[in-house]
Amino acid sequence: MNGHTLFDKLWDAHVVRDLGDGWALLHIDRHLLHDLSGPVMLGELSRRGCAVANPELAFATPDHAISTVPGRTGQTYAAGAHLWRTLTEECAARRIRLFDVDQSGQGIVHVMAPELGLVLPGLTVICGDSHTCTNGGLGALAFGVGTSEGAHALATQTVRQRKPPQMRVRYSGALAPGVTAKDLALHTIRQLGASAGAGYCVEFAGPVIDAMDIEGRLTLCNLSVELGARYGLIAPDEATIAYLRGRPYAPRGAAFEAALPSWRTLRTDADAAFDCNVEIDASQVVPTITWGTSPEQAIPVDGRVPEPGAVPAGERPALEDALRYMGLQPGQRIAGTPVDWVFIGSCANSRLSDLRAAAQVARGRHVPDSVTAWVVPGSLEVKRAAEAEGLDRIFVEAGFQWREPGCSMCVAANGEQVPPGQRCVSTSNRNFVGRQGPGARTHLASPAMAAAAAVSGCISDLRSLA
Ligand SMILES: CC(C)[C@H](C(=O)O)[C@@H](O)C(=O)O
Ligand code: SF4
Repeated sequence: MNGHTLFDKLWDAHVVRDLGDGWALLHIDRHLLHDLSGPVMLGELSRRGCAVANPELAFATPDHAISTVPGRTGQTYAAGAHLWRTLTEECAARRIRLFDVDQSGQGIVHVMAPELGLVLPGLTVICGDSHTCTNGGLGALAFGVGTSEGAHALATQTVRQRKPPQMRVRYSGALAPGVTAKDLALHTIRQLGASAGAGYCVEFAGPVIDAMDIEGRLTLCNLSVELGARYGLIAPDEATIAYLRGRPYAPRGAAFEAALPSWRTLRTDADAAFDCNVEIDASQVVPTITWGTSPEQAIPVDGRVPEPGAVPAGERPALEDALRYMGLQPGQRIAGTPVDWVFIGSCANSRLSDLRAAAQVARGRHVPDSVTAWVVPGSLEVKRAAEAEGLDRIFVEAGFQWREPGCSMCVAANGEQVPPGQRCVSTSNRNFVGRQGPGARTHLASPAMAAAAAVSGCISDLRSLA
């Protein structure tokens, strides 16, 4: 076996210097900055008296610490205003392109970057954010970096990395109706465990991936980090090429055509070996929702919350803690559990296809008074496109709030929180203790499942929605 994996090809093409013992200095093609880690990196650069080596390869947008209330400005969330101000001032001073609040292109960094064509197959992409792996859905080597690594990259256009072992997750079969990339991701994390991918680069492959649209691939790669992996990858194909054609920052005309032969070589060779191989029959996957405080604590929506007695003794305390935090009884059916909040948004699921899926469920139905339901588009482009096809009206008529783009209630870094003890079905990617606010109870699910919960007032199987 001497074939190369997709990851090998991406890695080899970016090695500036082999540092020995598996370490390499890699060239970085794109550096994305957001309002939490960006100001820290830029501040460190100032303290060290360094310039940004290639400002034209860095792109910034505020997303985490800005309000998403309609009519907001960069300062509406007062406690985040200094981050927004620092990001805007530093970007202006250093000639970094900023997609500011209310400007075309603004959005959650992992939504706006693929959408603008800032991310392309074969590029290395970094951001001071663990969900940078999202961009692997386009065949880019994309990974989150710490703020010191990020500052180093701004100054030198390189990062030092140790080549990780590689895992391939191959999905056979086909997804059943109502089952999405999000369900597939939660199912995978449930089956393999939330640290199964730790230390690995994971390539997702197989007929299910070939048939999956690009937004679904971005969702799946987004959740690679919830499997523990820093890198998620999907080989670019004709769907990737079609998605990128005409994007504002993708090459144009003849330059685009000239890129295609090299993009088409970006696939794992038939005789390449992985350190770990996983096969999953995707036909068995059903709509899936988390019940606990880790993405691996997921169950089919028609299933029951686990009983501590059914797990090995060593796992019992964690399970009991999760049940207590979540306010659930062992063995109870998850469907029918009343919810207080629904959040449709985040870099996992706030793209146009996500909003369409949610709107299809919301259309003609109504959110009961007991539920507060928000739709937070992932970017201004998503918002405009959704409005152009009337999705906003469907949501508003059904009783959802239609908001401005940002991370919002995914991490509550902008003060938008689920109140303590309240239960939220969320299309985001993390259900950790306190993630959506102190004491908030999060159930991760697909956009259609979140919409189903909103209109029925409880966790519901969207396949049996009345
Ligand atoms: C704030 C940021 C550094 C963080 C991340 O790295 O992922 C956030 O985006 C998150 O989702 O928890
Ligand atoms: S939407 Fe959530 S997961 Fe994504 S970058 Fe923002 S806070 Fe992180």
